[in-house]
Amino acid sequence: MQITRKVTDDITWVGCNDRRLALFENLFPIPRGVSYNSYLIQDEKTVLMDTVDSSASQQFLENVAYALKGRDLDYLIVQHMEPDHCGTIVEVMRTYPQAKVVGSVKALQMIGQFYDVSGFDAEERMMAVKEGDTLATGAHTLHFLMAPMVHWPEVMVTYDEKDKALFSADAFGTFGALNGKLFSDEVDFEGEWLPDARRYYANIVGKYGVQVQALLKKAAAVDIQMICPLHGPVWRSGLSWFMDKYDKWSRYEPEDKAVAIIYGSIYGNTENAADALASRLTDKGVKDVKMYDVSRTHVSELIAEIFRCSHVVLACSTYNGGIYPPMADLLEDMKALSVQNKTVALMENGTWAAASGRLITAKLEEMKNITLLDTKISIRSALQNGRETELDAFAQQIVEEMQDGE
Ligand SMILES: Cc1cc2nc3c(=O)[nH]c(=O)nc-3n(C[C@H](O)[C@H](O)[C@H](O)COP(=O)(O)O)c2cc1C
Repeated sequence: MQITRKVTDDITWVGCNDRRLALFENLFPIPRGVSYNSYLIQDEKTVLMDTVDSSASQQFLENVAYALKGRDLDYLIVQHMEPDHCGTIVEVMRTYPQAKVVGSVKALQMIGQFYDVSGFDAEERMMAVKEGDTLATGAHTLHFLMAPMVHWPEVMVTYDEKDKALFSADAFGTFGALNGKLFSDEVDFEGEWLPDARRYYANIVGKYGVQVQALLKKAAAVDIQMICPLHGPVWRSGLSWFMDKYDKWSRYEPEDKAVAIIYGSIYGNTENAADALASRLTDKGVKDVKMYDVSRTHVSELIAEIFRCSHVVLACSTYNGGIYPPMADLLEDMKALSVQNKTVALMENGTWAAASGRLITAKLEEMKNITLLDTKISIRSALQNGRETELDAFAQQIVEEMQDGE
């Protein structure tokens, strides 16, 4: 059965939902699934914007055929060559032998890297475009804007002048299957989708803040009334709210005055100290305090929380003279994803020679604009009663630092 939805009179969503994939990029858990969006523009010419993962090819080809209503396909625009979007290119080329494949030079080159397209006449079937090129399809004129490293080097986005729609590739995408609801205004986006949108951004695109900022600048120069990303809901209202989130995330600015306490604890004593700190912070009026066990929370969730929160407390046991391994993994990921502009406070634990505080400090020093608070809580096995005043001062320093920034 075909599953399509109208986006505008001329644009139809012909994408697919995947609720079976456990790990996106074989890395990120997606309990809410994911959508592979593709759009068909029906004008004097017909244009397909990207394809879908090969696992969804059957559903996708059915959707496209249904939406075309017997017409031929003139163009397939390839904005991004990651296999979750390009996985059905060859099938589309075979099914629609008239269709020309349009993409950046790099994208067209990657088609040949991923797939055997030696049987196709490249001259006939491929059309390279560059920054500022346009494609007139009748009433619609499509403008191609290069967006390298958002989030691969070949990426471009496409602006449709008539419907004022930005086909934004992976930008403005999110994890989560579309359960019949295509538009962000048909769901409780802030309540139900924002955490996954943030997790998608921080982990997938987070490293490329500078490139996202460059794309936002290009986007600001055109009148965008609609955003059609390759994953998740389409935006036809409230665009500025979501663009503002993107602006914040890509400038590595925290969204909320909040404290994320992330603890690595083998036997529970470091956890106990983190818990005691959370109570004190709450006592002192900090509303948004969250605790996360680094061993039990997927690193992609922790990265998303670190992007969101202004303040982070890392509480960690020493392990074989080093940082407790899952905390060490988190720190590697923070660096890889360019985490910056955070205020961090440390609690360390060791039974004979606590080293985690010093080692975490060294890791944080490799990152940009991390403010490390002066006081550190150092624990010998367990935080004993009698250290309340010290813990209180530690909490107070975090509170005052939060107020300073206001
Ligand atoms: C395998 C292992 C290695 C450890 N290595 C160290 C170490 O190198 N230095 C140290 O002071 N404590 C070491 N510890 C002790 C932990 O830091 C200890 O679990 C901690 O002090 C108690 O806090 P926790 O209950 O949060 O784990 C080690 C513990 C384990 C299980």
